[in-house]
Amino acid sequence: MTQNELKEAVGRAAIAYVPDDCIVGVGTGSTANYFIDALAEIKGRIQGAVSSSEASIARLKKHNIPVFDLNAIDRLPVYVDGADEINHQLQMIKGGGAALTREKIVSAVAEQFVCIADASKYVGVLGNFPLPVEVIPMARSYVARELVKLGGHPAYREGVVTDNGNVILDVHGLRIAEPAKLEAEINQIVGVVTNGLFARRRADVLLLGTEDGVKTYK
Ligand SMILES: O=C(CO)[C@H](O)[C@H](O)COP(=O)(O)O
Repeated sequence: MTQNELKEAVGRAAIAYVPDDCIVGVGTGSTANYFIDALAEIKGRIQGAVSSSEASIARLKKHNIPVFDLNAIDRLPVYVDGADEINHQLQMIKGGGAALTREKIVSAVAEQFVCIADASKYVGVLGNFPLPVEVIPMARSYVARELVKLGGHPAYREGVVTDNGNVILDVHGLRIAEPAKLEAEINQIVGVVTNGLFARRRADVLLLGTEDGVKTYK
């Protein structure tokens, strides 16, 4: 199977986690896009969605799925999103699509985080994928110097502005033995909005697309 077929399979499998008559949290990226397309097929049994990016909002609207403001809802039973890497404790690196801050906000509200990923994303130790950090633009150089002190090699993601008007530094060279500790440390740097480690708010369920079918990890 191709990587896209594996992504489509997990996007479809996540529909089983969507309760009737609910508002669904929807993430960002190519795997989340497959989920949105599958959600369109059952849109009659949900109220609508909240999303972590303008790109996903546009896709939801194209399918005529009602999109809600996160501040206008009082409950979010489930959030479905992809990941750039996920370890065996279901901690993740996210933000390859630059949507990490809104992803963290929406997933914080959600009662259950269902991660959908193809098998290439499942790793023993996080850090092969460069860790995205969203930064207030005027703090970019300062934050980069602080990230070097933590042992990383930050690279400015040229030309990318987040939905929040900020920039992204991708931190290479980190082998992340203690994800929750590093998540907190990076978030303490002045000028950092947030980083792409989802260690405290990890996934509750992983649907992993493999050659042997969709595997579920909890
Ligand atoms: O965190 C993300 C976007 O900010 C995505 O979930 C992550 O980049 C995975 O993307 P894809 O499903 O396209 O492989």
